[in-house]
Amino acid sequence: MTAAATSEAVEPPLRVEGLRFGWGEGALALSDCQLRIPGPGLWMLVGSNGSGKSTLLRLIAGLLTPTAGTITCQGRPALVFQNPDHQLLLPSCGSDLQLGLPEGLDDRARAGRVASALAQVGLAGLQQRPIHTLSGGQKQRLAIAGALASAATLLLLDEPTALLDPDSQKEVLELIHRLCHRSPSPLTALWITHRLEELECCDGAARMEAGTIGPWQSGESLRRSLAPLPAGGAER
Ligand SMILES: Nc1ncnc2c1ncn2[C@@H]1O[C@H](COP(=O)(O)OP(=O)(O)OP(=O)(O)O)[C@@H](O)[C@H]1O
Repeated sequence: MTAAATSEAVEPPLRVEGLRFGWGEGALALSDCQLRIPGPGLWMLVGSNGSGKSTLLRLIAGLLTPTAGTITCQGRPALVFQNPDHQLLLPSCGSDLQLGLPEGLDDRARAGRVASALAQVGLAGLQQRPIHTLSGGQKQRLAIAGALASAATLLLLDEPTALLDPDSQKEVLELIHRLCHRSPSPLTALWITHRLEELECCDGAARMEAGTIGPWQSGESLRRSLAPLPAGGAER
């Protein structure tokens, strides 16, 4: 078998084919939506308000059921919301992470997994810390730790930095980038953003409009195509 044939045989982390979904009576949010993430890394989606990005992530996460089409994930997906207060449910960091652990682990393995997830996001030792005492950026990193503790390999991030200050935004972006390029077992992340500067950190970016996703391109070229022209630029 040739190298090309071998790489084609490897299943991609995510394959979405012919996906269709509508909210109630209105127009379809997604109609024949296709997406293939070719390998681990940080992949970004941009698009206008209402173009279907959040609906797509909820379908991939299994929170919604498509009316047609297929979603094939290698490994477990986990959603990270724009506002971590919408997904952190228990009073302390450790108890919240315990909620999402895989079944069948003994107490020691559970504690080890929680400690490791906290350490990976820069919150080592904060098991007992009340969640309400964390900063917004720390809460978002705790939500990411929840995904890690649950053994997710596909992170679905819905504008995870939209509510963060510039320093916390950078920390979260660098954290996800690191997790997606670690060796061994790099993760795959599908990251929705309206912050065009974030496109420079991704491995590929695509534009979603009216429920349909365009081809992958470099983050830089998509950013250039979306950035407004400088004043007088049209005449130059
Ligand atoms: N819970 C809901 N009930 C009814 N319609 C919804 C619901 N959530 C989304 N929609 C509709 O589905 C369509 C796609 O919305 P969606 O939130 O997926 O877009 P989006 O690209 O994520 O937008 P944004 O960038 O503003 O977050 C829109 O027409 C929206 O009004």
